[in-house]
Amino acid sequence: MNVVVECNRLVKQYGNFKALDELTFSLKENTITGLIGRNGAGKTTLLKILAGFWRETAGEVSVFGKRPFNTLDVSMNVIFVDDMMSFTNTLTLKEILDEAGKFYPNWDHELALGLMDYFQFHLNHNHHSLSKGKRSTFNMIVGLAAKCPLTILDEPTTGMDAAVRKDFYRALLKDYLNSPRTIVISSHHLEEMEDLLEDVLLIDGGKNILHLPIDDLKEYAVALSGKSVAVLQAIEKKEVLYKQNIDADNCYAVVRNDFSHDEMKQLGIGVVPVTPNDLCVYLTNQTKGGIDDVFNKHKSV
Ligand SMILES: Nc1ncnc2c1ncn2[C@@H]1O[C@H](COP(=O)(O)OP(=O)(O)OP(=O)(O)O)[C@@H](O)[C@H]1O
Repeated sequence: MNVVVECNRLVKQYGNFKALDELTFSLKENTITGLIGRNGAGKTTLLKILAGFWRETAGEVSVFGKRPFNTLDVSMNVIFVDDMMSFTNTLTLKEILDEAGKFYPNWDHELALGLMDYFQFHLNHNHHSLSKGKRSTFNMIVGLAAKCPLTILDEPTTGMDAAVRKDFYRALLKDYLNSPRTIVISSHHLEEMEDLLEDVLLIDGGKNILHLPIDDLKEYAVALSGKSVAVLQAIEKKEVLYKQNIDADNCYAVVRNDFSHDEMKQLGIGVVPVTPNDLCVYLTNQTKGGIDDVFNKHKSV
C-alpha cells in the first residue's frame, strides 16, 4: 500500500516552545486515521502543516511525495476542513458549492446537493448567517463532496448536536466506502468514531504516543482493581500506564495487556477491558492521580 503522508522527526517551534517535537509517523493510502490528543497536543499544528498552510521548523514532511508548504500539487489534492473555514459573504451556499465544483477535480455535486437537502439547508442563504453547528455541517459537506485524495478534518463536529454528529459519521463512512481515500480526522470524541476508524494516532506534547490499528488499541491495556496490597504487588513488574487509589484500601491500575488474566483472578483482583477513549486519556494524563485529588486536598486543609 502506498504511503500518502510521511513525517520524520517533524518539529514546529514557536519561540522556544515546540508544538511538534520530533514527530515521526506515516499514513497509508485509503485509510481513515483518528488524530487524538488533549487540548494543545499539537493536532491543528500538524494538520495545517500537512495541508501546506504552515511551514515546519525542522525535520521532514511529505504529502504525496512532496513537501506540502506552498506546493500547488499538494493543495489540489488536499482539503482541510475546520470550523474556521471561511467563504466570501457575497456568495450564497449554492454559489459556494458551484465554485467548489470548479476547483476540485473529483467534486461530487449530486452528493453535495443530497446532503444539503437532508440537513435542510436553504441554498440561497449566506455562509456567515449559519449557526455554529450548521456552519460545521456545511463545511463537512464541502469536505466530503470535494473527494480529495487527502481529506483533513480538524474537529469537524464542533457545534453539531448529537444527532447531526451521528449522521455525519455515517455519511463519512458511506462516502468513504464508495470513494476510498486517505482521511485524517481530529476529534475529542474517540468513542463516537471508533466504528469508523482504522487507525489511531495519539499525540501529546507534539510527540507520537501511539499509532495503532483501532482493533489493537482495544486490546492494548486492561484495568486491575482490588485490594491495594494485592494490586501493587501484581503490577510490580508490569508496564503501568495509570494508577489511582480508589480509597484507603483499594487501588485501580491500568497495565499493558500482555499476561494471563487467570493469575489475577486467583489473587482476587478484578480484570476489566479499557476502552480506547479511556486509554488515550490515561496515556496523556498530565497530573498524577485524578481530579478527585484536588477536592480531597481542599477538604483536608
Ligand atoms: N501561532 C502560535 N504561536 C504560539 N503558540 C502556538 C501558536 N499556535 C499554536 N500554538 C501552541 O502550540 C500548541 C499546540 O497547539 P494546537 O492548536 O496545534 O493544539 P491542538 O491539539 O489542536 O489543541 P485543541 O484540541 O485545543 O484544538 C499549543 O500549546 C498552542 O498554544
